[in-house]
Amino acid sequence: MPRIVISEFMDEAAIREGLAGFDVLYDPKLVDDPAALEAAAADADALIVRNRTQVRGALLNSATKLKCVGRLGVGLDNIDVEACRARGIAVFPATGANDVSVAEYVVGAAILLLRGAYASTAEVAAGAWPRNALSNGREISGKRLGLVGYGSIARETARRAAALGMSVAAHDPYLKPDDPAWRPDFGPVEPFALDDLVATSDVLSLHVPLTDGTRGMIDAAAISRMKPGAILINAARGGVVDEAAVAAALKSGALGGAALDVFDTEPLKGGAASVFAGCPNLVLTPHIAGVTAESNVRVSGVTAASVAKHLRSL
Ligand SMILES: O=C(O)[C@H](O)COP(=O)(O)O
Repeated sequence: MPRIVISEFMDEAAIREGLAGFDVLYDPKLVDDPAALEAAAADADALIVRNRTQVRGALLNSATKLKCVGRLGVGLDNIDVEACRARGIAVFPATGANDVSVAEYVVGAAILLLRGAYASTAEVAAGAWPRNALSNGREISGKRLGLVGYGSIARETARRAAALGMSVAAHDPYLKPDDPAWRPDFGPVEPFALDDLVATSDVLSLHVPLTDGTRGMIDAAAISRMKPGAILINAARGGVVDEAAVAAALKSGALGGAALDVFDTEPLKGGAASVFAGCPNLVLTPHIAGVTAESNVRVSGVTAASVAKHLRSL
């Protein structure tokens, strides 16, 4: 009976129903115990991981029977895809299954950061009335959303932003100018060069994987070209954005707000965390934009189905 090792959290109904008939080891703590994970992987026909398990090096070497990797998400930067390809190990991302969660995170963050009024709880509860200070909040309607990368998550984000009255532009060098994705049913999404998108967006949201080409893409120079008071949202991958440059731009008032869900090092440690101390209008979240109760069910179901189908086909 093929053995499946699951090293991070997954919807348990998807395991029961989608992986019935397989020998499943489900231990979400394995990701934090490399020796136990390598030992478990030695017998594994399939591995199912989220983004913390590093499927490379020692782990891949110990997994001599491995036939496939199920990825409970879309980013593949924690998997040595080349090494898997060379060994004939199939890799299955859960493409599309968490699009809505990320899109809602981005639009929610944009509304919250443009308005700037939701951080007054402590003051109001204490009897203060900071109404004048908060009277310059901005509407999302009429603003320009710039999407860096225009894949399926960005398209769901564009649909929601357009429904709220935003105009939408995107930069995606991999998408041909005549691709129908530029003309969705809710109105056009304008293809822009990256520099133009950065310079003209009221809300700039990142939707690219972390690659050699995207690392450091939104650095201090790019941030300095953004519109005064613009909002930056990164729910893609840490490393695409220079975190210290974001913090400096928030403190100087050049940026009007930022939401960062992903970081170069997760969790933030020591110096990296202190960079953000005292930044106004900043939302930091623990790589959760794509993870909701609903998306966990979808992502787990899709992944279980891909892995089960592959193992049964052998
Ligand atoms: O790549 C993704 O889809 C996100 O990082 C979320 O994935 P995860 O929850 O599986 O890490």
